[in-house]
Amino acid sequence: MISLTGVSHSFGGVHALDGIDLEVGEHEFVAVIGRSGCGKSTLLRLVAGLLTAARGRILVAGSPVTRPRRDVSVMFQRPALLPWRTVLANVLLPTEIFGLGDQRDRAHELLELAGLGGFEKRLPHELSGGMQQRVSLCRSLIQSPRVMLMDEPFSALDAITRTELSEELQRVQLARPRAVVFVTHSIDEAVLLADRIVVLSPRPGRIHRIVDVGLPRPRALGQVELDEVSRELRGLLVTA
Ligand SMILES: Nc1ncnc2c1ncn2[C@@H]1O[C@H](COP(=O)(O)OP(=O)(O)OP(=O)(O)O)[C@@H](O)[C@H]1O
Repeated sequence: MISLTGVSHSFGGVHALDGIDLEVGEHEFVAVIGRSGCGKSTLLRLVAGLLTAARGRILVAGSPVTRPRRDVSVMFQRPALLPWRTVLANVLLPTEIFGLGDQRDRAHELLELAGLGGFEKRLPHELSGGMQQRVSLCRSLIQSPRVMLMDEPFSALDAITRTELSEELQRVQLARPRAVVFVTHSIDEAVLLADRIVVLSPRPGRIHRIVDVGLPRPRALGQVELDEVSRELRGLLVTA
């Protein structure tokens, strides 16, 4: 579903990414980890069409990425909700941008599933950070993306909410698998969620190793088998 071939990118003199080759399957959840500044967000922004690669080729569903597209959703560390719009109107935003017709029923359904039933008319500032990020997840899902790009989506949340949202994302992915690229600093979160984990080396980011998690789902944080993979990844980050 996503294909990167020889992708490199620089910002002025800063060489951020170098020679990235990566394929992500239609239903595959790929996490990307690596030290701060190794180019994880850059990689995501290139696939999202928010940046244009200096070198290499990026395809989504067989066509080159030139701009943000309807079948690709992006979620950032901050929920980036429009403060003057209600919860419902925020969720509906992509349907207006991409002209997807009336999706109110679907928006209500998604909010209900996310535990936000009854909050449709609230404004973002009336919600906790975790609730806002749930709204952001609903906003991603309403465009029925084939590809979900997530840049540290839970890192600004407290530990308990973060765990809840990771588990919620696992459920979403189990119910309807998509191609996901998920950038995180949390090794445990990566092991909980991902089919494969890409370990990037420090700048310029190159693929140091790709680890196949290969554990059955659903998975739970704290499971012994997950800890073993986490340990392996910690070792890889040191040698990257
Ligand atoms: N818009 C920009 N202009 C100039 N340099 C940039 C820009 N965006 C990123 N960089 C540089 O490119 C490199 C990679 O940045 P990027 O944000 O992709 O790293 P990251 O791995 O996501 O970091 P972190 O884990 O800290 O979020 C960094 O050295 C950064 O300073």
